[in-house]
Amino acid sequence: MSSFSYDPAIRKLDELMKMKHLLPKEAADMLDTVSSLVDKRESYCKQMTTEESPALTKIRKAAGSSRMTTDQLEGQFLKTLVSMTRAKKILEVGLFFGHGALAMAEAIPADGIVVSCEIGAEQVEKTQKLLDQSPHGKKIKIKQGPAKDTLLKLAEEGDTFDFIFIDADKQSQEDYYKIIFGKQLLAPRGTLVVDNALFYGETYDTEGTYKAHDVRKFNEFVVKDETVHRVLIPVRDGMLFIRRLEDVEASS
Ligand SMILES: C[S@@+](CC[C@H](N)C(=O)[O-])C[C@H]1O[C@@H](n2cnc3c(N)ncnc32)[C@H](O)[C@@H]1O
Repeated sequence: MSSFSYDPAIRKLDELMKMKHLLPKEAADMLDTVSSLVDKRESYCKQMTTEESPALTKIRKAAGSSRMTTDQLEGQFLKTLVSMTRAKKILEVGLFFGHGALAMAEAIPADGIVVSCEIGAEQVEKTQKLLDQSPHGKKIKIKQGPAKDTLLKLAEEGDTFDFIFIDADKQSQEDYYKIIFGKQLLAPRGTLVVDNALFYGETYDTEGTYKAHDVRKFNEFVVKDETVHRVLIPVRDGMLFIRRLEDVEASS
């Protein structure tokens, strides 16, 4: 297998590949085929997906091998979603090196805005320099500090957003959700997307780590909310889409 996978089944396949010598030849050959099909599917999806801008590639390189940054496929998917929904005002919780923020900024009009929350002051400094290198960087306004404070302040000011992307500290997701829906931070007909909803497969596979426990708890909390429609898509580490029920279910 060429790169790390968020899918635990593929990681198990990787482990099985290391035990290939223990298998009869026919089974070992079949295992090779399965493993290469997995790789081929991944690289085919990448090939068939529009290449990202040089500024996005630069950002991904700055993030190095960190699994925190969104990748080419998820970045282009966010870009498609933003353009499909014609979102003009976007809120991101968790900026990091700005890959997701810039991908979304590339899809909004010149008078659109991406407000992105980031707790790390040093991170903000590094990211701002990278964003300044893109003509779309000026659409991104970074709010440094704990995202919960920023969200409360934005809500207090009566701000609303067409598209919200949560991608930060997992233990606070329920708080973010309550502010977003309780204080109407999400505009009418808006869409909320929560990243890492599968959390390396640990939401459904094992007891997992502390963080997976938080994600599982959050997902279960959303499931209990009968006012929303939701769909969990297995792109990268899982993207959970949440919209108000009345914006999805048509009347008969
Ligand atoms: C997974 S990364 C975000 C990746 C980014 N959305 C992208 O597309 O590449 C999570 C980021 O959230 C930040 N973060 C964590 N807890 C936070 C909090 N309470 N408030 C604001 N930012 C936070 C981290 O410092 C980190 O940079």
